[in-house]
Amino acid sequence: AQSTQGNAATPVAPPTAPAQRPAGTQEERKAPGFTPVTDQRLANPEARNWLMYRRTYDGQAFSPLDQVNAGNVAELVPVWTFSTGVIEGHQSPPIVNDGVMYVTTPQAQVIALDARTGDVLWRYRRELPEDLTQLHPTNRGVALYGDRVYVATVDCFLVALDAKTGKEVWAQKVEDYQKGHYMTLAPLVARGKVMVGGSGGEFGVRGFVAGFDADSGKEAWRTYTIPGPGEPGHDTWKQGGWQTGGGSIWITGSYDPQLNLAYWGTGNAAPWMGDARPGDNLHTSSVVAINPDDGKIRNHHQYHWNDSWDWDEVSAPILINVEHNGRSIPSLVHPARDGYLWQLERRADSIRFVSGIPFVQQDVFAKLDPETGRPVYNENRKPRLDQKVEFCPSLWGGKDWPPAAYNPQTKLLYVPANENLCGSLTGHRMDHVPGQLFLGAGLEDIGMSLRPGADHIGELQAWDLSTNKKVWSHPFKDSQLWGPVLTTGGGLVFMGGTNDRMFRAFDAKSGKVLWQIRTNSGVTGVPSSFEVDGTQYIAVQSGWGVDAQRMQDSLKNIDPVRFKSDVPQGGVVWVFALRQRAQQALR
Ligand SMILES: O=C(O)c1cc(C(=O)O)c2c(n1)C(=O)C(=O)c1cc(C(=O)O)[nH]c1-2
Ligand SMILES: [Ca+2]
Repeated sequence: AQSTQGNAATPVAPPTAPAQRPAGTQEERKAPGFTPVTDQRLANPEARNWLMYRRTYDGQAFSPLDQVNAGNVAELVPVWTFSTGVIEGHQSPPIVNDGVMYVTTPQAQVIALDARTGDVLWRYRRELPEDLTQLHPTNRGVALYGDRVYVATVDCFLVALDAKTGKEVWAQKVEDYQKGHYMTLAPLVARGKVMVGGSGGEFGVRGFVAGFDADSGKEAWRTYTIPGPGEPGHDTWKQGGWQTGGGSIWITGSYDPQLNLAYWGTGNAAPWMGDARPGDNLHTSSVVAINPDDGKIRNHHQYHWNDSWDWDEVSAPILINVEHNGRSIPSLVHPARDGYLWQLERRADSIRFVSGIPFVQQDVFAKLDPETGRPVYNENRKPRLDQKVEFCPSLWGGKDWPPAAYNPQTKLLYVPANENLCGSLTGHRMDHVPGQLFLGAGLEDIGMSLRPGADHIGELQAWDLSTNKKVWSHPFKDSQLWGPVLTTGGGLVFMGGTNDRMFRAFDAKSGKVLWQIRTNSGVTGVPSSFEVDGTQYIAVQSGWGVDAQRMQDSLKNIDPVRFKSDVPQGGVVWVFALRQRAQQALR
């Protein structure tokens, strides 16, 4: 039913309605109840659940479930699907709390489903302003806390919904969409604060993270990624520009409950050309450690200074204990858009550089300072005003937003990389007008090219972090890779992200493809895994769009025969289980 009321939850027939039960079912199955989400559960989730963006605060995206494993994954079949009726980028993970699944779609719709049957429990549709332009039409998912569901909207509101009914409890304005602010990330909740960050790097916003009281929705704090006058780092904006300097935040942070620090990756500097805003430009293209109680930045590390490539480093670092020469280092691991795999040590009082090595061809960094990790640039690879500059990787980087995953059993990090792509930019001086593009380049000034002889682009890579060695990789000959990664206790890695619409399972140890299925659209959704009534499920949204599609258009321009794939749009939730379990699951 199409809601005409706006911002309304549409109740749908109760999931136990007899008409929706498969014929011949003997007993009435109970609709899933709702289990309140506590700080303890978020810090220590049950194996059966997937309660947040990457399942756990450390961002590893590891599900311990092992019913589906390398030996039987060939028997994986769809149990149910659900068509969202929405086009563009379906990136949110199916988040599951004791049998209830929550997915979001572009336009910040939230759909609650019976995770076992696909019955719709409720659906929230947001009425969006008519003058809203959406540069990145997507939404990356909900956060759960107490008996509420939180979603960050593209018109820049934080909305709290009743988890049982989908009714709006409150909607808090976060920023003014007319000034170029929007939100695409899933919120992060810790200790009663719902934290969100704002997008808008292309419009020259000043990036921020803001914490809201989970109960009342009242804003508790707001921390700008770019320091104002008198704040540490302000002098890294030597000739000003900090008010319009970017550093937006659009991917969910990770969180260390022991240190009580949330780690957020920050976006590109604005406008794109660094010589238009001299200085290091803190804290763009950085990680900032924020205390969720007061919002204060406790420590930071900047991956690359004076960003000039549109290399957002928004992916939150993954919290992993990495063995180095017999010592276990509590690390922040970040396969970056700048094409380097960074390892940092997280401490209460600082972030220490450990290592940085390229995971794709990168011709920008001449070397790194061995103490600090600060890169020295090849100056002829740094975009500037009034000149065309070429560089590798492209402005979409060695890896854009699709998150990597870490498996504590194989001790490998799985990175969805793009290799063999380079970019070019020609910069122009530009005045900032709130709400208008502030790239410092026209769309005709943005180039992408393929390295000569490139035999592949997309590449799923498995890294041993102790040795900094690539253990295996799986190349995709004629496709880019925009696939978020899931890894499981069954020794598997799940990922889509290619223009052939496939969703695949890989052997986590060897990289061998063990299973694949062709879906309705391209899979840029974050996969998740959960268990209900003894059955393990793998779930993902297929719904291509946003920059995966833009890269497809660029590739088609380069070689219309090789990159002919036309990826149809339209979101569908897919839920899989082993064949022998799938039939009984629907009863
Ligand atoms: O600077 C920003 O604020 C910002 C926001 C977003 C977003 O919110 O999705 C993207 C980007 N930048 C970006 O640079 C980028 O490559 C990108 C790709 C996508 C996507 O959904 O495929 N979003 C974004
Ligand atoms: Ca950006």
